[in-house]
Amino acid sequence: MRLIPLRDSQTAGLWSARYIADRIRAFNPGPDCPFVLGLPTGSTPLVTYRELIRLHQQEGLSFRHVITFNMDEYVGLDAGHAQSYRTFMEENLFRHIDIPAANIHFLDGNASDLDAECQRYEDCITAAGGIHLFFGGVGHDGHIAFNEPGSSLRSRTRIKTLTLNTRQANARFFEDAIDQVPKLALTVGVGTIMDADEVMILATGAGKSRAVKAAVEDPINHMWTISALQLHAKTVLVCDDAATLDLTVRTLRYFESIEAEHIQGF
Ligand SMILES: N[C@@H]1[C@@H](O)[C@H](O)[C@@H](COP(=O)(O)O)O[C@@H]1O
Repeated sequence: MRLIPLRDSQTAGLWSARYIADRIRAFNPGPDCPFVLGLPTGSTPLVTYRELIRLHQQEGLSFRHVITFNMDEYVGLDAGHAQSYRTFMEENLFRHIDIPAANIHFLDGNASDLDAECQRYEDCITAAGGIHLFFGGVGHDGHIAFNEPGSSLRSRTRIKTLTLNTRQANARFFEDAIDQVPKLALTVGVGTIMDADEVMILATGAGKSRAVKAAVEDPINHMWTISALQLHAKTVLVCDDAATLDLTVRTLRYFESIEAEHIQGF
């Protein structure tokens, strides 16, 4: 695992956007070899998305040959609902870049057969050749996508019941009305994320520091699904200062020393 300790959330967001841009450019995607990118929603990736839009508009970064898979979606919200993850992505990224609509993939939380919908999504990822880079955030309790505590670390795309903790955290998007937050979601599994060639998690703010500790210092444990990434061959965990608060000084210094050369530009 590579831990990138950066000073604030803005810097961490810019770093993650440039990492994605570098990966896309280095891959040199074309019609027959698209770059496949997994994407999250939430507050954390907003700086990243703004910077990706800027890189597209001002520095020629193209998404014409990028295929995206969003990691999760609520069950039961209309696709056009203000808080559906599809709407979020349209507003915060897709409508501002040159990605073709056909390249964008979401789970359909209104499908009549939700199990079949989850299998369709897995099949679609396989047909795309797998995910090159899965970008994600993390919940306060260490969940990645909607893989809540206790999720199988081998799980695939499926229906999940959201914890009260997660629904409370997300109530802010529903005018603080927790009864408006769906109780179910469709989510890629931990195993689906682990199959990606590379995973980048962005964690900002003190509220994420316990999850960062679970990811970096604690043993792998299904109660902190982010910890599964210790078994991934290529994980990058991008943190601001506050998100590293629960790491020991020794751990933080260790990763800082490794990255000292790389982060000088920030
Ligand atoms: N399913 C999403 C996750 O993908 C996201 O990582 C998490 C943290 O969101 P935020 O970035 O708003 O803290 O929230 C939700 O639970």
